[in-house]
Amino acid sequence: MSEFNFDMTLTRFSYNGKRCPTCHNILDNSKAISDECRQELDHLLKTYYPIEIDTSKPVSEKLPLMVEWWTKAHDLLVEQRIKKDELAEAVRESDAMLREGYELFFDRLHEHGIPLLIFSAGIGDILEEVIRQANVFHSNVKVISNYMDFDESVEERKQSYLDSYDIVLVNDESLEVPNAVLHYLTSNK
Ligand SMILES: Nc1ccn([C@@H]2O[C@H](COP(=O)(O)O)[C@@H](O)[C@H]2O)c(=O)n1
Repeated sequence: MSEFNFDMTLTRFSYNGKRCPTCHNILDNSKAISDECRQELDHLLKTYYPIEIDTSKPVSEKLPLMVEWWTKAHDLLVEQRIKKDELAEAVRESDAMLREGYELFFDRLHEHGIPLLIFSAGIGDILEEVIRQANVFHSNVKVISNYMDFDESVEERKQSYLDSYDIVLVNDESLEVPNAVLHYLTSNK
């Protein structure tokens, strides 16, 4: 079994002198969030990242502050009502990159049936998308991370209902339609 972190461990730290994004940064830089939210997330990053990399502070001191960071950032992201299909686009348009030699690494672990456990304080949905778009999301890869819950709106589900049923009612709290059907059936008898 092999165990790895994701951001900056399996992904590149920089490319051609430019910093590569973490899973959070992919979303922070995407069209899926508003400029106001982007600014607030950036403010959080500038506040908490220096604490994360401060080697003079013990882990016990940093841990609650990191949890505070993720909680605040996740609360802001929830308010954005991000849609699932926006994530793939955010990853495609980002500068996220797995480290050089990743194909050999992922493929060989898969060939030998060695599980690859990826632990991340990032966003699992984004992380998986990075691996998927690199074509190395093999069956031996297991991700332990934070996942988003998507609120599928009526609008998004409407087509599948229309394909399955004769009548689809939207925003109708009454029994008008069932009563009309009942009336038709009973008065024709
Ligand atoms: N709002 C946040 C919270 C965390 N990060 C960074 O994500 C990294 C996750 O790293 P893993 O090794 O667990 O994948 C963490 O190191 C933070 O720097 C962020 O960018 N934004």
